[in-house]
Amino acid sequence: MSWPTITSLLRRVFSTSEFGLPAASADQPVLQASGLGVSRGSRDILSGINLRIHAGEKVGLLGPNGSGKTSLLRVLAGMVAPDEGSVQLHGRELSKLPDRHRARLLALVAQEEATELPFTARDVLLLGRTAGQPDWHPHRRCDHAAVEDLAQRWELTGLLDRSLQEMSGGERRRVLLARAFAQRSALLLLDEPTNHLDLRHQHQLLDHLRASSETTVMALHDLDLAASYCTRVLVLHDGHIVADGHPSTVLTQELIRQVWQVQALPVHLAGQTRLLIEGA
Ligand SMILES: Nc1ncnc2c1ncn2[C@@H]1O[C@H](COP(=O)(O)OP(=O)(O)OP(=O)(O)O)[C@@H](O)[C@H]1O
Repeated sequence: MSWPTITSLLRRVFSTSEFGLPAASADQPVLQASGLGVSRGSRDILSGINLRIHAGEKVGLLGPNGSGKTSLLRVLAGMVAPDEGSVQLHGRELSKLPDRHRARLLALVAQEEATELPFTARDVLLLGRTAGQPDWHPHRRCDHAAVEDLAQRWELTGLLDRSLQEMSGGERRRVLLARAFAQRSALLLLDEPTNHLDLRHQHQLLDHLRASSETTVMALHDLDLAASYCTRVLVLHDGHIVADGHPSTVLTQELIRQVWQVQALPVHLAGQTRLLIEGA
């Protein structure tokens, strides 16, 4: 496969930016899903999903293994067409947006990304900067400068010229997350972004997201992190949304026992409800 073909494919996969972002009215959701359903064989893996995500929300997508978090993120990103229902991005039908346009509006960081290609961190961040641009779009001086800034912010400077194949899981994850920020997308869809990250990098990432203006939907397994950093949580169970709201009202002992079959102890700390998980 030629280099232009590979970069073209990667730009579509690593979809996004501020270019062409429609002016949203105050009450128009950034992202809206209506009646979403996804089936595989005879199984419904998502069913009756309705949601409206507004600008700036930090939404935690929670649920046990197999509850449908990745499937929902993939549908919301336009990577998979739903069998039922539709998704609207800034009021426009997602399925009708050209790939390149979609790539300017949202960034998806998948749970596992293929890293067989010998890309360096610098290549990946530069691809993020030019996502949604024509394939012949040259990298400008400002793109290179932005990559250096991102590398500094995400502590990747020493890794910039190393191949992703030669990195640890956490280092690679940080490069892929930094790529999403390189895209300057107004909507971030992150599948288990804290996966592989050590504690400091987990909090650094979530602190940054909390302070940023980007609308964020992220699948998380750690309920306490969700309670600390999300403005809203959606709980999926067997492909259905079973709860939606502020973490302090949604993440009750009763709901956690029903959905995850573990005991949780809510602790009130500095005006926040935190969760100690006591075990099954
Ligand atoms: N391509 C597929 N074919 C058949 N079943 C699938 C396919 N993809 C996902 N599933 C099933 O759909 C259900 C939801 O999977 P999904 O990956 O969305 O769950 P998840 O909540 O992200 O899980 P995890 O927390 O383990 O990452 C699971 O039961 C899974 O086995």
